[in-house]
Amino acid sequence: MAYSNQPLIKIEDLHYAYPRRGNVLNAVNFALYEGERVVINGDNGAGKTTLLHLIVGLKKAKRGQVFGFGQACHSEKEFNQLRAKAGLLFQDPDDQLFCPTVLEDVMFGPLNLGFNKQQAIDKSIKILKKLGMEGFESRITHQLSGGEKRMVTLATVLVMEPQVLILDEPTNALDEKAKARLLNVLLALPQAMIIISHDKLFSAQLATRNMNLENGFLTEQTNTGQQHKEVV
Ligand SMILES: Nc1ncnc2c1ncn2[C@@H]1O[C@H](COP(=O)(O)OP(=O)(O)OP(=O)(O)O)[C@@H](O)[C@H]1O
Repeated sequence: MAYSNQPLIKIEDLHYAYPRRGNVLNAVNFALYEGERVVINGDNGAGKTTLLHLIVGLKKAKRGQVFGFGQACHSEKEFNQLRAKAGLLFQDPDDQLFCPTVLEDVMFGPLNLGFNKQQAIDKSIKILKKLGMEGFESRITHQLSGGEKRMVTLATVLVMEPQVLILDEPTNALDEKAKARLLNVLLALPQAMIIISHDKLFSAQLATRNMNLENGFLTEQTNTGQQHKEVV
């Protein structure tokens, strides 16, 4: 299948500063295309999480522009439309999981979209099964292990059928086995992705493109040689 030349997500000349911290991002430009898995690395405090939050409109840029699926995003309504198609996995799963049980957490999004209870249950069970989390439906969310919570947060995002996945340090607190499982799950997904990761091996296996954020500038690194995935 041919890839579209239209970027799914585009950022132009993005600047951001925190009070007392000063400039975190300086004239950041970036575009994500279908089939890409772009890994962004950079030192602690470089501004990677800030960049992801700007992309989905959780923070507003002081200067510059975010485009989601061809649409310039200014208003909350426009960022809502972007977020409906671009799912963000937070760095800390506890920021994302707030219902008593796993099934309720995964159902929350579809119910919010207007699916009825049975439809939301069916969609949620299907996605949990896909992630190897069958049987976890009635487990208490806050009692899960770090790796299990990570998979549930991924389920809460994937159940919304996003076109783009935005993952903030998804391997945090995962052991090697859980990391390998997550890697296999991500490699099998058709979505374009932006991934922040400090994990060199994980990044090398996942990335179709590597970028580095340093001193507020986002620069391209040498290509990993990974092939773009076929989008079906
Ligand atoms: N609300 C805030 N107020 C002031 N400074 C902030 C705020 N949030 C973040 N910062 C600072 O902005 C900088 C960028 O933070 P950010 O979390 O985006 O970095 P990061 O690259 O994701 O770091 P890490 O790899 O450690 O997660 C850091 O110096 C941080 O201390």
